[in-house]
Amino acid sequence: MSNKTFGPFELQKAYNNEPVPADFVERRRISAAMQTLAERLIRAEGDIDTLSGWADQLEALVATVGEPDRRDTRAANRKLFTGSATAEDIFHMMDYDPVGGPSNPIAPQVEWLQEDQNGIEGALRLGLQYQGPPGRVHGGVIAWLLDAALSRALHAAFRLGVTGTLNIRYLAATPIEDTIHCRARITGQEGRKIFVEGGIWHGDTQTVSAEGIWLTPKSLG
Ligand SMILES: CCCCCCCCCCCCCC(=O)SCCNC(=O)CCNC(=O)[C@H](O)C(C)(C)COP(=O)(O)OP(=O)(O)OC[C@H]1O[C@@H](n2cnc3c(N)ncnc32)[C@H](O)[C@@H]1OP(=O)(O)O
Repeated sequence: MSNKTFGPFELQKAYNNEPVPADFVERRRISAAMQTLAERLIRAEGDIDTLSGWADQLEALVATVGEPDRRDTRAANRKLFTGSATAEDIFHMMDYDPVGGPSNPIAPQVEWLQEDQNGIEGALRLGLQYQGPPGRVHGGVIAWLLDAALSRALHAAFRLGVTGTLNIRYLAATPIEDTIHCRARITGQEGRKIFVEGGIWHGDTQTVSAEGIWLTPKSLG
């Protein structure tokens, strides 16, 4: 791991270009296995002995893991703003993102196809564990995804902010178990208020539209 340090506007570049730390290789493996398990086990058919056997094995793993100490990333966040965050700090901030974070077992995995000042685009496929109505993605999961996608458009344009308002219009069914795309871009700014819009597409069909206002914190605005 190098001694290089990074500030807020180098975050994404450092995350994309620095080598993945050895522990994160393993954290990503754990997360990928948990995601696969969640997808395979939901609604899985099985006789009582099979289900009981799986439950025993998983409970044994939970007992083995125990309650490990956890890293508090607030200090790393402060380091980022003073330009002194290390690559390791950055992986600790980014790899657990609840949308797309490869070390977060509940995060839908996203392939980011575009991330620049003009906007972002991601491709993903949501499994049965994200289903609402049969065959369709749950509306709350869509809101979760779009909050992250619209936030990412902000970060890709080197702006900082928290979600103030997010309006979502569900236009058509968003299918599970098929590739969908999320897109977002900044449309304007008034002082600390940043206006962002985006949506979800299945092929050429837009299934969801979203628009919202992000607020740059007073301390940074
Ligand atoms: C680079 C770093 C990266 C870090 C690692 C990556 C992490 C990734 C993280 C991913 C994160 C994913 C994203 C997440 O999950 S972010 C988490 C979810 N969001 C929150 O928790 C936000 C909670 N709310 C607040 O903190 C405050 O209410 C905020 C900060 C929003 C406003 O409180 P503040 O005291 O600042 O506001 P003000 O009273 O001075 O008003 C100022 C102006 O704003 C207008 N206004 C006010 N409220 C709202 C509103 N809700 N919508 C629209 N407009 C609003 C207001 O009318 C006024 O306008 P005007 O009258 O001047 O025209």
